Amino acid sequence: MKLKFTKMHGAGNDFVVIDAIHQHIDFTPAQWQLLADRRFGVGADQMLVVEKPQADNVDFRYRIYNADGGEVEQCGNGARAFVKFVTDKGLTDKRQIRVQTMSGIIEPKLESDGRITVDMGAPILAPAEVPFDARNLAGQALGDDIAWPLEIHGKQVLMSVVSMGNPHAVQVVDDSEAAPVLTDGPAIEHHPRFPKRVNAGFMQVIDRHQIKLRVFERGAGETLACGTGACAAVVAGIRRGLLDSPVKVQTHGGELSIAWAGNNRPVLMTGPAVSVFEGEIEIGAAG
Ligand SMILES: N[C@@H](CCC[C@H](N)C(=O)O)C(=O)O
Repeated sequence: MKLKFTKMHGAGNDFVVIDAIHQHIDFTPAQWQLLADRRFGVGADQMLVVEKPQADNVDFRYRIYNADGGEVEQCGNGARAFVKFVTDKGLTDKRQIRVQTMSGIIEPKLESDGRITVDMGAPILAPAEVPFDARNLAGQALGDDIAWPLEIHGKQVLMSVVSMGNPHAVQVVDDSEAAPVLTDGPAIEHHPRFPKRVNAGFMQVIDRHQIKLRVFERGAGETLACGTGACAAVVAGIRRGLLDSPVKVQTHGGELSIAWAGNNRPVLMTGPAVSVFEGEIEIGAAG
């Protein structure tokens, strides 16, 4: 079939965005992998699918596939691209929409300066829900559930485990540029403590309102920015007493602003969304 798509990015985290309201989509993991492939396909960290809602109180359903072809619960940078896409395509005239995802409803809002703020919902901190296997670690936790020691390549690393609908393990590093993102990232992603794998964040604190962040994403490798990773890092930093809201998050692809009032309050993420080009690709029975 011929698939129409828009290539987009949010702070350099790039996407193939697909209107599945006017096109029938039913791809295998191998076909998603082909779309994401930077040599044989279009190239993207994630594919974002816009569908009709499946409930009365929401405007759209938003589905997310990682470059490895796996469907995942949440994508923050993608949520901003999603809003720009449905607005540019005339699929809605609302400036604030309610979007159903695999992990619940999020509420993105188009700001007057063109940036987009997304209410990402409250973070989930209980390890059992991340999911994170914390058995036998309880006695060693730093404070209640703020950070856990994990062995990575023979080193003990303190990880804060935060879910933004999808799982994140965040560590504090002295210098994010020198951090072992490409070597430790895959070991953290596949650590047996994370039965659904995990996104690995490496956060350098600049001051109480500013961090640098690199994320080795589950199913995609290191990306230029990770929206849910930025939310998780700020939540972890505030809970560890290192940061105060709001926090500017510098990534290799641009800057995000994250605000969190604590406890069960939602995390608000603000940042850009850019359309790069429109395209059409023939998708055969890959794999
Ligand atoms: N890039 C994303 C997160 C995409 C999903 C993630 N790789 C996962 O597997 O959970 C973001 O901006 O949040």
